[in-house]
Amino acid sequence: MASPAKQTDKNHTFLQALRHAWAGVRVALHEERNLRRDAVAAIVVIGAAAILRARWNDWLWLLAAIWLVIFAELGNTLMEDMVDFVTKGAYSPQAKKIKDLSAGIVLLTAFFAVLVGALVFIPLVWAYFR
Ligand SMILES: Nc1ncnc2c1ncn2[C@@H]1O[C@H](COP(=O)(O)OP(=O)(O)OP(=O)(O)O)[C@@H](O)[C@H]1O
Repeated sequence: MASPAKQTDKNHTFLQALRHAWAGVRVALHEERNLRRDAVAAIVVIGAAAILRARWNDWLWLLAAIWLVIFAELGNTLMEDMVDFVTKGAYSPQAKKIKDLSAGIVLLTAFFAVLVGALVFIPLVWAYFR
């Protein structure tokens, strides 16, 4: 078996797979400013929802939106890294198309999250200050 730092074969235990998956999340958090910004926004949204006593249904929509944004951001990072790995930084129209499409997914997901946030928080804020 290869040493852990240079492993190229399959994971042999669930724990090993988990360690590598968690390393992927950590490296994305370390390198991607957008992902850190999304994580902070998620904490603020969760705090606001708790203060405003969001209902069960609201929590489901908010958590789904948060998860989708983080998922899209991680996918975008994956696409960018794959494209950079293949092109080695050289210009390519296909590379541009892939990166722009990937960024488009993040954009649409962010629109969805904003819409969910507005639909959940406007009535909650209204009820809180009434
Ligand atoms: N190899 C390439 N060939 C052609 N166009 C490219 C290439 N690399 C990047 N681009 C163009 O530059 C844009 C930004 O590139 P990239 O996504 O790597 O930057 P970024 O600022 O790190 O993005 P993000 O803010 O999503 O992390 C892409 O959407 C694409 O239009």
